Amino acid sequence: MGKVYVFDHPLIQHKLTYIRDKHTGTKEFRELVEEVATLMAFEITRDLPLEEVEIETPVSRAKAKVIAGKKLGVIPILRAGIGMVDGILKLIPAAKVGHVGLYRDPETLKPVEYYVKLPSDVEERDFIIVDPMLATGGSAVAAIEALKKRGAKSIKFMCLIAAPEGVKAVETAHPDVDIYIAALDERLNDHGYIVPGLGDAGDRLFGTK
Ligand SMILES: O=P(O)(O)OC[C@H]1O[C@H](OP(=O)(O)OP(=O)(O)O)[C@H](O)[C@@H]1O
Ligand SMILES: O=c1cc[nH]c(=O)[nH]1
Ligand SMILES: [Mg+2]
Repeated sequence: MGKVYVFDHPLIQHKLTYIRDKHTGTKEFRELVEEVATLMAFEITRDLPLEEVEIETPVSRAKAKVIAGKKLGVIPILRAGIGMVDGILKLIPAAKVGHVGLYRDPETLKPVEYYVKLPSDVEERDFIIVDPMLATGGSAVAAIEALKKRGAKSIKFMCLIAAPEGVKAVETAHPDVDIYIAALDERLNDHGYIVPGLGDAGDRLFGTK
């Protein structure tokens, strides 16, 4: 079974409160989503392997650590996942970015795939799929499937807010995928929205509605 990590650092919780608040406008919402993504990227990269190099400081020669050329890929689920990408690239600028386009049919709540473009060396890369919301889990499960179908071997899933139903769906369909979330909410409502959640992440990020 994959592990579930809740990144409840005070800064993340604080920023998430303003992200949730319906009075927060598009500009601030977008900035906060990016900031939380940066903070989560800091935590999610904790296990990156290091290697030793030799450098010269102004005082002496020294052995020091650098990240050992790991190949990373960040995959936003369109549209709302895009809001998290720049925040992650601030910390890992060498990561390649792929895209998985999915929308959730409002009637059936099932994901509909409309676009997939991944880096060419899929099998060698460690991927982080990002999307602010994990609701029924249909979109996350489909995005992970889309990557696996194209050869991806190492996948993490990172979101801001998850419902228990979504976590369970990913755990069941993809037990090899660890899940990283900023907050685990109570439940889904009758329309498949997370309660209390933040509303429609894509609409709030891009000002559509
Ligand atoms: O876990 P699920 O029940 O599948 O719901 C979560 C999905 O719904 C939202 O996307 P949406 O379909 O609204 O598309 P958008 O990002 O283009 O607005 C959200 O960003 C997730 O991708
Ligand atoms: O609460 C939800 C559920 C799905 N998609 C969203 O944007 N918000
Ligand atoms: Mg949406």
